[in-house]
Amino acid sequence: MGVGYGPSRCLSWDLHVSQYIINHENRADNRECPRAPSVVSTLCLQRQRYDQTAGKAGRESWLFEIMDSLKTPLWSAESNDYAFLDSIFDVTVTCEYIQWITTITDLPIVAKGVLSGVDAVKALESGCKAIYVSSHGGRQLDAIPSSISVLSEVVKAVNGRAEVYLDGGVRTGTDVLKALALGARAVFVGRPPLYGLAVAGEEGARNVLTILRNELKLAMQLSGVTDVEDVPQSLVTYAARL
Ligand SMILES: Cc1cc2nc3c(=O)[nH]c(=O)nc-3n(C[C@H](O)[C@H](O)[C@H](O)COP(=O)(O)O)c2cc1C
Repeated sequence: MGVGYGPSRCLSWDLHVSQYIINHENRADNRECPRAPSVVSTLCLQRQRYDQTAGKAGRESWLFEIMDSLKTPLWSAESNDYAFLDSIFDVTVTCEYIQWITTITDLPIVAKGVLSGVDAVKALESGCKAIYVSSHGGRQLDAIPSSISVLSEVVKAVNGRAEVYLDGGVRTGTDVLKALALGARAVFVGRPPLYGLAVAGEEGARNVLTILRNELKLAMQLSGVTDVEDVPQSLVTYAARL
């Protein structure tokens, strides 16, 4: 789960749910993230039940069951593996899953983990309402591009049809400003507030966010930017590649 910065109004429970549901990058061998595979498995297990349940009430109860499943991962802490999960479902979430999910909920679906313009377009065509550029903090697969390096490509491919968000390696207010300049509607952070939490609990997490907000404000003042909704792309320049 990330914490959002920027003018987007989509930083809500909806996004939180969507983020965990549409998580095509999560793999069963990521031992640090047991919750997301449990959601995927719940999708499969609940799908059949949903099919037998008609109407909006059925859809809503299905989603709440998914939320509940976040608290009880189908992952064995004792054996530290996903053998059980592997045996009962396919963890690959495809564009077809996105299309299917759009038929059972009115909630906006956000595709998280998008790292190319091509995938962004596929996600939009599958019914996603926003694109979340992320490498999941670079914690899953090495040899992938950083999220900031592909942001422009994704924004260009999306071409104004949806909001684009970004996370991954955002550590300073200038990082936030750069992402907004390159077209992100909102910027998220993952580990920084967790580190603050580890050091000083809720106060520590709040402090990290306050530091980021103050740094963003200062960076805007020193750059002559008065509105987070109007950050010029020209703020970002690229060093010549040798
Ligand atoms: C402990 C931990 C668990 C995470 N679990 C998930 C997850 O289940 N699903 C997901 O999409 N991203 C997950 N992430 C990635 C974050 O949502 C986010 O994309 C990433 O942390 C942002 O990068 P940053 O930590 O550099 O700010 C996790 C990150 C951490 C640190």
